[in-house]
Amino acid sequence: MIKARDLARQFRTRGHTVDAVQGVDIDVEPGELVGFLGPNGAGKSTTLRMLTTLLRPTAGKAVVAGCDLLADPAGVRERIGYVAQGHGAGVEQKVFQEAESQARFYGLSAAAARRRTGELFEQLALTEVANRIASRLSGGQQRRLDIVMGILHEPQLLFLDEPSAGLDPQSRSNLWEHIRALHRSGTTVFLTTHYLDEADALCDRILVIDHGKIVAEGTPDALKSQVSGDLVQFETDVPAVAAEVAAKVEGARELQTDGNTVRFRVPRGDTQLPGLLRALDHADVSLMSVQVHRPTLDDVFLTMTGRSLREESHA
Ligand SMILES: Nc1ncnc2c1ncn2[C@@H]1O[C@H](COP(=O)(O)OP(=O)(O)OP(=O)(O)O)[C@@H](O)[C@H]1O
Repeated sequence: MIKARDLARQFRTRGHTVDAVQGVDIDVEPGELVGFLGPNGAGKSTTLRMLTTLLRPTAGKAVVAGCDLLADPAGVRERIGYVAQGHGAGVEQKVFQEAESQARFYGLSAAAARRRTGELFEQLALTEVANRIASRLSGGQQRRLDIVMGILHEPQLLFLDEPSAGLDPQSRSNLWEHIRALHRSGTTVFLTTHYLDEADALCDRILVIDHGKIVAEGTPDALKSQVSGDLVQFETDVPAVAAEVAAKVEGARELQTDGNTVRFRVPRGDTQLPGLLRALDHADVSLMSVQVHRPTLDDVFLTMTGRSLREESHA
């Protein structure tokens, strides 16, 4: 659905050059939900604007929804939906009418525009607010309206730029449900985000971009397992004996004892825990508590770039 090679964009401002995107390769298969994750200024929007024909690449090429980005931008535009950051509409029009006119703009007949708008308002839970003007909608409702606007013409591929920026937690998880439903119905989705939990919760696959380059790629689980293994932590009255047992676990490393707490990393905590518990039992070690922590995508970002994404995204 997307095949981009060496896509790059420079900006020239006041005598100097900014390499916003420095030659990225992107492959997205039909039906995937792919997240494009990176801190502010990493190059996410610039890449998205190139893939949606809004910005001409300085170098590289891409085929998007079956059409060549440079040779057939109109073909790309017909086949994709694009929801930009924030809500663009400043019109004092009822939202249903606004969406209906947008559908007419995409070339639907009056009857088809009304039917399609009605269906999507139902699907994205906007029917109750159909007669309001956009500025009277809540943040979550506005984002859902933005999505309606982006999919009225039933695109095969939907681009979402920071879909949940600025929403409260409840509206975010509600929006995620709608994005999942679109994905289940067969739409390929490519979204940018600087929220790790969003990428983790929604995406089949994640591309991590930093300083205009892709620094990591994979399923959320694969990325996490590349990092440093799972952290196992338990509390016991006999930490010294327990630490000796832990040291014998296959692949155990970074073993630490802190008071009654023993901590170490193993490649796969979930499958290695039963054997560890049997070995502790055999050594007469009883435990007060056991915890296994999988690494987070923040750990991935930290390992890849040496910086925390979470800190940067709130800077
Ligand atoms: N029109 C422009 N002129 C000059 N520099 C630009 C322009 N647009 C973007 N840039 C620069 O290119 C780099 C990448 O910006 P981009 O907006 O793609 O990042 P982003 O990852 O989408 O960030 P955000 O999460 O803040 O939206 C930044 O350094 C930005 O300042």
